[in-house]
Amino acid sequence: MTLALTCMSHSPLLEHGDPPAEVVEAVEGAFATARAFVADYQPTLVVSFAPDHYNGFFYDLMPPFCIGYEALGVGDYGTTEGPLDVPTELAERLAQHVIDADVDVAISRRMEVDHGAIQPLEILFGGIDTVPAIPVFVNGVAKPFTRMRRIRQLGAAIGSFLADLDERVLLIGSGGLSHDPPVPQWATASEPQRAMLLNGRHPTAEARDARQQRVIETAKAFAAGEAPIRDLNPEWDQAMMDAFASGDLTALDAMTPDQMTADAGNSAHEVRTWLAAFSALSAAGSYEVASSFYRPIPEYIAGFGVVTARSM
Ligand SMILES: O=C(O)CCc1cccc(O)c1O
Ligand SMILES: [Fe+2]
Repeated sequence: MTLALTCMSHSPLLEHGDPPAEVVEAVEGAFATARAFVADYQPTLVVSFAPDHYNGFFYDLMPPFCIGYEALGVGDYGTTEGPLDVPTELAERLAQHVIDADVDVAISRRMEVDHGAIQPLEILFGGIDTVPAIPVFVNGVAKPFTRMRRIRQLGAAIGSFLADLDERVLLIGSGGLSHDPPVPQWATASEPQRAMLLNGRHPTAEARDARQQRVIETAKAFAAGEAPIRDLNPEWDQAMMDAFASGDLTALDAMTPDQMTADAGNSAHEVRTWLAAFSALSAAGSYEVASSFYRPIPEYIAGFGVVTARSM
């Protein structure tokens, strides 16, 4: 069975930012190319690798990765709230297959997912339950981080299961690339921020709005060159996209979490979702990139990439 892939950055500033019109046009063009790729492939199943930003996973229990048997969008930044169409029995079989491959994945019978998982479904399908989808959380914001080797092994285990299905599977990777949005870090967080990192599930509307406003204001300041966050790193981003396109994913094993943070920002670890998706794709054999878009977009606080690929 062949597999197909779409990896794309996400950003709530897509709806809440105000970049130059030609930037919006370029990104919309990349999304349209990805939508056409997906429509042509007509997936019967989606496996979505996405991070969370302390909306579904908190420091009371933070797994490196987690397969959802059921999942709900939390509706942050005005994204679609409500259930995904998760094929639970298939997700259970997938989780057992991954554990049998010695990758100790967590599971959730009620995974809560945020814009990181929801935006790609909205952009590619126009809704979050139009195609059966198995969500796979991959931690991209909360230390400690696994080595990239482990993410590659997770993707390979998932891909080896999917490649044997009589389904047209679309793999989605969501996030990155280089970026450093104001997601609190435990080490430097204030007491109220630590309370959110630990127990922030289901915040009040006021608390959620205050947090979202802080991100929106930071994006405006960042675009004006005045925000105290790490700059985007287009060279790092291009090197990552080249590595994914090359098919030699083991080359990324040498990356260390601390160096990734130093080179590309605290949220650059979202690129792990791309690695997991490409590793799953490679489990079905060699692949080729069909389209590739990249642009550093401070207004979105993201080195912004959109890539499609499919098994050969
Ligand atoms: O809500 C948050 O804390 C972060 C929002 C956010 C902003 C820019 C790029 C991202 O990837 C992202 O997730
Ligand atoms: Fe993100």
